[in-house]
Amino acid sequence: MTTSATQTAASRNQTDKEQLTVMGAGLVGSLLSLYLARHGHRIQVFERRPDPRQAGAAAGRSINLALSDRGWRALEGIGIAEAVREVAIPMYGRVMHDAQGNLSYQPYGQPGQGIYSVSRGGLNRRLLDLAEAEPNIQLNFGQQCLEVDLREQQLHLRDSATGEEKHLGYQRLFGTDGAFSAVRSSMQRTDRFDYSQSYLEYGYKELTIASAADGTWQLEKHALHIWPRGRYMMIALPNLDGTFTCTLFFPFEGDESFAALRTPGQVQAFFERVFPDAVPLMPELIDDFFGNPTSSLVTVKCFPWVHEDDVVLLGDAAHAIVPFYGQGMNAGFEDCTVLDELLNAHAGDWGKVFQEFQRLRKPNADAVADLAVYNFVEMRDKVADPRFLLQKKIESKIAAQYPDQWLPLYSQVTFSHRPYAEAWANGQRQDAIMSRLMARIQSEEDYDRPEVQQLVQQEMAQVPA
Ligand SMILES: NC(=O)C1=CN([C@@H]2O[C@H](COP(=O)(O)OP(=O)(O)OC[C@H]3O[C@@H](n4cnc5c(N)ncnc54)[C@H](OP(=O)(O)O)[C@@H]3O)[C@@H](O)[C@H]2O)C=CC1
Ligand SMILES: Nc1ccccc1C(=O)C[C@H](N)C(=O)O
Repeated sequence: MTTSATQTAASRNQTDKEQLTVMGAGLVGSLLSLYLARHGHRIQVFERRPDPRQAGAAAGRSINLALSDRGWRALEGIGIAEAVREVAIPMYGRVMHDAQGNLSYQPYGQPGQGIYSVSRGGLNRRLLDLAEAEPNIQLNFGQQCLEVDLREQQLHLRDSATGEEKHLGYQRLFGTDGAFSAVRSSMQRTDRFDYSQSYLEYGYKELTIASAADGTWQLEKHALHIWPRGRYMMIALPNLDGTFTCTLFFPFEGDESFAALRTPGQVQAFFERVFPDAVPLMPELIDDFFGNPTSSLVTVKCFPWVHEDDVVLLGDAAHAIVPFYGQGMNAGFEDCTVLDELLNAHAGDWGKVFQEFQRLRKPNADAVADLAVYNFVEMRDKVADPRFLLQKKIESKIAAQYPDQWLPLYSQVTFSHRPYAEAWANGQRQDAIMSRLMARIQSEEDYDRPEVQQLVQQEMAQVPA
């Protein structure tokens, strides 16, 4: 580095308050801009879509979000948790629907603990309202980033309405432009940038369960509904208006697949056969099925997330995961919490903040990517197995008996702030213990048998507090 370049970098680092650029005003970008503004910076936000508060959301591509503790903490940090809670519906467990319409139930955690169904669009609009009210934040909609010139620190932008293109300098750039990030694409062309993307052989389609005539819910409101069918599944999350947003996760190809369901008759017959209790609640089934897009499911991993001390990736741009744990947004929001803590600890030293950020977050992003795939198998298949439900009951007995040593994996991920990588490693150790115990257990009562209790004690003697 030349002397003048060194001086520029040093003086930049000493400049506490600067103009920052956030690319992408999705959930993470809009929350992040609020956090950055709290540190006294001026923020320019660019977003390729028109303002969603005026344009209305794209239909048919919005799996309801499930807010859990990590997401709540990030919202508490900017003082809007209570307002969001008013429009969120707690779901205290899973209700499984078998092919005969019989129901079973599995609680998520302790009584009163739940995950919260919220509309993605509604939450995004609320965050944008807050951002707009901050004098330090300037929102620019309809501005697509085509490319980032990392060397010259310039953005190449296109106005989505007029097609006009322009170049704009930046000092510090935060890439929150989602799974197909343009900021990341530019970083991909730098030396030693690792990148992988992998698609599941499954797609998803949004469908709807109607409300009752009086606007109430036709299924249990405070639950996440699952129709587990082995290789595939449908889920439903409650909305405030009495409807449920359903998502069918289904193979693209094969005998039972999107490719095989080509006519309204085929769709109707298939749903009546495999989801018989849901069909009468889905008067729009055929219109939804053929009107809504089939979307794909991608995992993106990359590293580094940082370019020198002037660009950093967060949220899906850094770590896009499949949706099955309901943790994508929670993980992206936790990125904001962690960055905020680092800005408090190392104000002004952007190089340190960015390096620490990727060092702390990358292992956790990799872990939550694995957890998300793991939960797909659990939801579509295992929850239909009575042995699995028995195992969950036994596990909650262990957790009650050894509260300092045992927290079920689901609770570590959902109801704690334990780093995802630690939760995942712990969960795998606990899984191995559960398999050994379950080999001796046939019913809930077996847990209290002296020989089983002895085994539990032996196992727990090896588990650290
Ligand atoms: N429930 C759901 O269906 C979805 C949920 N999510 C949740 O949100 C979480 C995190 O989201 P987040 O990281 O904010 O990502 P998002 O995809 O929500 O937001 C990124 C934003 O940046 C925009 N953008 C993309 N490319 C460009 C570009 N070249 N120039 C300017 N703007 C651009 C996107 O527009 P565009 O959308 O047009 O690409 C989008 O508005 C996910 O992990 C997931 O949990 C995210 C997507 C869907
Ligand atoms: N929001 C989602 C979207 C798609 C698929 C799953 C979810 C979940 O939240 C799953 C929940 N955590 C569960 O384990 O039952």
